[in-house]
Amino acid sequence: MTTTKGLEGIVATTSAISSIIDDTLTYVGYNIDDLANHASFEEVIYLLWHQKLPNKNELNELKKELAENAALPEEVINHFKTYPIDKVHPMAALRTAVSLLGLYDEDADKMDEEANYHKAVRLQAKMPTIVTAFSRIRKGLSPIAPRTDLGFAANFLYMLTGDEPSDIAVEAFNKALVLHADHELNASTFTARVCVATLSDVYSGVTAAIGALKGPLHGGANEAVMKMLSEIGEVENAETYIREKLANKEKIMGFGHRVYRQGDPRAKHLREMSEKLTHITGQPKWYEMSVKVEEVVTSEKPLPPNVDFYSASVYHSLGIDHDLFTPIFAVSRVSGWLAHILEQYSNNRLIRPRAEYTGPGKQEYVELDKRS
Ligand SMILES: CC(=O)SCCNC(=O)CCNC(=O)[C@H](O)C(C)(C)COP(=O)(O)OP(=O)(O)OC[C@H]1O[C@@H](n2cnc3c(N)ncnc32)[C@H](O)[C@@H]1OP(=O)(O)O
Ligand SMILES: O=C([O-])CC(=O)C(=O)O
Repeated sequence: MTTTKGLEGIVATTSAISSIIDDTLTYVGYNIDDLANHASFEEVIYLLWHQKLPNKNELNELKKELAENAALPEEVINHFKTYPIDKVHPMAALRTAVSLLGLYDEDADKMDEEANYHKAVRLQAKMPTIVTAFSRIRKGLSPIAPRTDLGFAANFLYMLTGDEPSDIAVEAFNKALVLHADHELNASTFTARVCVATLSDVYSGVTAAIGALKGPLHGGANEAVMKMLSEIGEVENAETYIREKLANKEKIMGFGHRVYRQGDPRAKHLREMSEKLTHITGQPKWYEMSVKVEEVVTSEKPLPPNVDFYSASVYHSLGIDHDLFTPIFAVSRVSGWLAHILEQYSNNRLIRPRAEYTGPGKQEYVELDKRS
């Protein structure tokens, strides 16, 4: 048996959803640059779920379904109120809420294609409502009901604050959602596929995926980037801070990638947005500090920034609490998880690799009272 630590380079499935070839990312063949510059997040959801871009009617139908399904059962809202709220990370609350939602979906265990598609719509629609409701409840505020006249990106920002967001805020947030929607067989998507390949249900698959996204080597890196930038504090501190970390062999969050070698094609869009937004808010230091960190890291190691690096200063500039950054990643990535879950069901086989055993050889069992 040969083992490949971390399954690096192992091709574990076929998929028609997204591809990374020669550092180029496509969703169903559409280059991520074109989608980031032109598409709404709702178009991308449709693309990932149907493997084609929607026409106007199809898009309107999806938007209507998402709007109609956005409200949460009262039980989920009430559940939040029972948490030790100041100690609960919003990613843990999201993971629990998605699992809880499964209890209130009569079709949770129905496995036909139509039922699974409708569950996908319901979950996608409710993710922003969960994240924004939790964020408000922990501040002692009432959740804000979604508006049917706002798009997905605008609605998220509206439900968070109660104010209608500016055009630039909606543009930035929509772009971030488009860029985070899917990414081939990343750790959380693989987790979702492994889970549902046992023919477990959609809610279990998404709950498992949220757990995998939460870690700082994956989606959790965006919050960790903001923590690092806050610790650095001022642009002039960046160089010493980063050199010290590298000298101590510590990882710099938001850099490096398992698949990309020359760089993550999503990062440049977020870098541009970060520059624009930090100037609008009058806080260019977050962008300038990020650029300085990138300069120092890349002068030392061949480690370009990944999607998590500039998204931190983008979300910070939108006034979003830092511990909501990873839940926002999940609000977008659930579209990809759901696409992969539906694809896995459509051509399923249990996913069960092997482990190379490295423990002790044959041992004789010793009775409990004879053991030293
Ligand atoms: C949406 C996403 O999930 S994007 C990734 C988000 N995660 C992060 O930004 C966390 C920081 N980055 C990392 O930890 C890694 O680059 C990962 C997890 C993304 C990829 O990891 P792997 O492919 O397993 O690479 P691995 O961790 O083995 O690193 C290879 C080498 O590069 C170094 N390295 C990799 N990333 C970094 C980093 N961010 N900072 C410093 N050194 C790094 C490692 O220390 C290791 O060095 P060594 O060979 O001298 O021991
Ligand atoms: O693909 C990966 O390993 C991580 C990543 O960038 C993502 O999930 O967006």
